[in-house]
Amino acid sequence: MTQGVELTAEQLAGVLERAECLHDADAIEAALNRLGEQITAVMADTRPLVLGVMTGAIVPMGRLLNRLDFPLEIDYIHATRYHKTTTGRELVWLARPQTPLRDRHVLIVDDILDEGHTFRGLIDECLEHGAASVHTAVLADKPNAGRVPGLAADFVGLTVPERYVFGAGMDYKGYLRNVDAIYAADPADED
Ligand SMILES: O=P(O)(O)OC[C@H]1O[C@H](OP(=O)(O)OP(=O)(O)O)[C@H](O)[C@@H]1O
Ligand SMILES: Nc1nc2[nH]cnc2c(=O)[nH]1
Repeated sequence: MTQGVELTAEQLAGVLERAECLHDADAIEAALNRLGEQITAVMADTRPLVLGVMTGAIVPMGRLLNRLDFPLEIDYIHATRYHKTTTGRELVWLARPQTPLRDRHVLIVDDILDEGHTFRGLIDECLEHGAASVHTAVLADKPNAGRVPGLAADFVGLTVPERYVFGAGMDYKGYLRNVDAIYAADPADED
C-alpha cells in the first residue's frame, strides 16, 4: 500500500528549485483549451460519463470540465501503481466507479500516460462492465519504449520526455501536485 514519504518544506523547495520547467502555466492553459475543443468535437452528443483517475486527475479534470459545455456525468476511479514513489509497480484498485457503466460512453481522464498499465487496466474494466465506448484523455503523454503495446490516449494535451515529471496534478512523492506548471525532477531527486 501507500509508502509514507516524509519530506520537509525545505526539501520540497529544493526539489522545485532544481527541477526543469517543461511547460509553464500558459502552455497548460492552451493545452486544456485544445483538449476541451477536441473532446467536444467527438463526445458532445454522447452524454458521457467522465471518470477521473484519482488522485492525479483532480487538477486537470476540474479544469477540463469547465471547458466541456454539454451534458455529462462525473464519477471517479481510484487506482494507483506508483504509491507516492517514482517507480511504477502493480495496479492497485482503491475504488471502482459507482455509476453503472453499461451502455455508457466513458471518458477516462488522467494527468499522465506513462507505461500505460493504468489505462490498460481501466479500459478493460470499463469494457468488461458493458461500456458502449471508452475514450481516454491525458494532460501529459510520456512516450516510451516500455509502453503497453498499442496503447495511446485519444486526447493528449502535452508531451513530456522520459523523465519523472510533476505539477499540474502530478505528484512528487505525494507533493507538488498543486504547482501550476509541469516540471521534470532533477535526476538526483528521482530516487
Ligand atoms: O501509465 P502508467 O505507467 O500506468 O502511469 C500512469 C499513472 O501513474 C500516475 O498515477 P499514480 O499511480 O502515481 O497515482 P496518483 O494518481 O495518486 O499519482 C498517473 O496519475 C497515472 O494514473
Ligand atoms: N508524478 C508522476 N506520476 C507518474 N506516473 C507515471 N509517470 C509519472 C511521472 O513522470 N510523474
